[in-house]
Amino acid sequence: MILSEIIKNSNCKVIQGTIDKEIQAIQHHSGKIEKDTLFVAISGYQRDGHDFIGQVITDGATAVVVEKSIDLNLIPDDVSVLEVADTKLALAEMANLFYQKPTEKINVVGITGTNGKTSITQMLNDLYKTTGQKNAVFGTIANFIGEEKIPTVNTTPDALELARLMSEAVKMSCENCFMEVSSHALKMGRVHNMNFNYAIFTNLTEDHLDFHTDFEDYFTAKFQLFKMALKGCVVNNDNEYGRRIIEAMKSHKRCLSYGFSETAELRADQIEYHQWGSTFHLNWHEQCVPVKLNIPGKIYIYNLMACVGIMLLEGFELDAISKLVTKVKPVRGRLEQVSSDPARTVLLDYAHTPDALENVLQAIHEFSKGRIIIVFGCGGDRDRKKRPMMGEVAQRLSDLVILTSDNPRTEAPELIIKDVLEGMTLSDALFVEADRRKGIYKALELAGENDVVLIAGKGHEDYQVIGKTKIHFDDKEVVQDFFDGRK
Ligand SMILES: CC(=O)N[C@H]1[C@@H](OP(=O)(O)OP(=O)(O)OC[C@H]2O[C@@H](n3ccc(=O)[nH]c3=O)[C@H](O)[C@@H]2O)O[C@H](CO)[C@@H](O)[C@@H]1O[C@H](C)C(=O)N[C@@H](C)C(=O)N[C@H](CCC(=O)O)C(=O)O
Ligand SMILES: Nc1ncnc2c1ncn2[C@@H]1O[C@H](COP(=O)(O)OP(=O)(O)OP(=O)(O)O)[C@@H](O)[C@H]1O
Ligand SMILES: N[C@H](CCC[C@H](N)C(=O)O)C(=O)O
Ligand SMILES: [Mg+2]
Repeated sequence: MILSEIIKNSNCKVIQGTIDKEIQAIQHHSGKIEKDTLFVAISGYQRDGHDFIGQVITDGATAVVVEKSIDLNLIPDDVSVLEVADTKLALAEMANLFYQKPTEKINVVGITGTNGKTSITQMLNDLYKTTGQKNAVFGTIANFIGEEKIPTVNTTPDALELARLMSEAVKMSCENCFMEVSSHALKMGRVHNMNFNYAIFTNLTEDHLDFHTDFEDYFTAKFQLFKMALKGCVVNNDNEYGRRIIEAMKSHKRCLSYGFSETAELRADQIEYHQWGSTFHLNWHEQCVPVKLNIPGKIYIYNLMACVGIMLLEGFELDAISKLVTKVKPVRGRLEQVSSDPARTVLLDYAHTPDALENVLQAIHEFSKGRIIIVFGCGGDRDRKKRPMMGEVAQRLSDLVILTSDNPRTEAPELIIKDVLEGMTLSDALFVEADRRKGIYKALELAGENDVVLIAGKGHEDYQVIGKTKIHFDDKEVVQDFFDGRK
């Protein structure tokens, strides 16, 4: 594509060279330069793309976009140099044009909130697949284009990767894209310039206050998505921040509220909880339908209502939707049953916030007949405030606690554990075992008949990050090793 076409929506100052030249690729990483690449220099948290300009030109970049002034004496004359106010936003604008505005050709549903995003994307995929539609799903576990699984680092990819993935999804005839939109992504411009048809809000509770200055900053980031949604929003009415979104949006666009309270437009009642899932009624205006969901816990009724809300806005009949719900499958690493021993239930769950832990433990209380034994830890280099809160919740809602490590990252595991202990009281029912494998073994050894062991925090993750190293570690395999008698 011609450079002038790529930059036409960005307010660029041409510092040097021509904009009438052919560009083959856009990149922001110096390690991925090909012939005739447009390199966008980004000032990051660790590195500065501007420091790599010399190298990318040697490797084949023929145009660079900067947000800082650079020494033009070091740049060959035939390399075009463009200046913008913010290269992160310019990257999103340029990638959108380079990949031919892919989000205008696919129905994009963005999901935001502290907990429930991954679950909702997967549930929406199950529901829409049943209607015969092909989907892309972008999120924490991986990015999926139909059945193709593409590994990912971030929950929401950067703007360049997103535009590329979206254009691939369009090429592969996906009709919908269900994507998680993290508050980091919203704040860092990763979804700038995208077309969202719908936005879903799940909840806003303690997390990421290492990145956001306070709750208002966290909320403001999330709120951006609702301003962007073109066709409508589906919002949790039982959460105070959800009610703020509903209030702010209702005079601007269709805003469907869901929840258990009487004021929600889509409402669940007559609930019966079981270990395999739950049954309930969904009420919408004058209609009421019975529903059977194969995932246990009240939180999944919330997640399902969010999905149903989207389908209602899209014109599906409530009765028809309720029949599709039997096709919704449990989500990998979310209340996933992994025990091969019929006497003991062992569950994996990705709960890594106080609210998730509270909800998941409450869900287990709804069906458990014995004791609840929890194994959990907190991630390093992340929000420290949530640690004692998670400790308090774990102790309050379970009978035995094994406090262990999650992903310590660059922090000392013992110090993370110390933070968690601030919210707990010492007791015979509390064990500390920093080695996660040993912690899981300890819980399984202690579990008797009818007991439920919950291994929380890592869900689908098949690694542990210790220092800067990622080692293979899979809670599910550790449980299997225990039952197979491996040390
Ligand atoms: C804090 C944060 O969000 N960091 C993200 C950011 O990295 P960064 O700013 O550190 O990047 P950097 O390494 O300084 O590089 C700056 C620039 O120099 C370039 N560079 C860098 C090195 C080099 O050799 N050559 C080069 O050209 C890079 O391509 C980049 O353009 O940009 C990267 C590329 O897009 C992201 O992968 C990275 O996410 C890191 C891995 C991360 O852990 N992010 C977390 C906090 C996050 O975003 N989490 C949310 C989910 C949270 C949740 O829902 O629970 C998410 O959406 O993933
Ligand atoms: N609607 C919900 N409300 C509260 N907690 C939930 C809800 N849905 C799921 N959870 C809990 O949160 C955990 C994470 O769920 P999920 O992965 O769907 O959330 P997420 O928003 O994608 O998280 P992340 O921000 O890490 O990507 C689950 O394992 C479960 O314990
Ligand atoms: N997206 C979340 C995942 C946390 C998962 C948990 N296992 C941890 O490492 O804290 C984060 O990066 O904060
Ligand atoms: Mg997720």
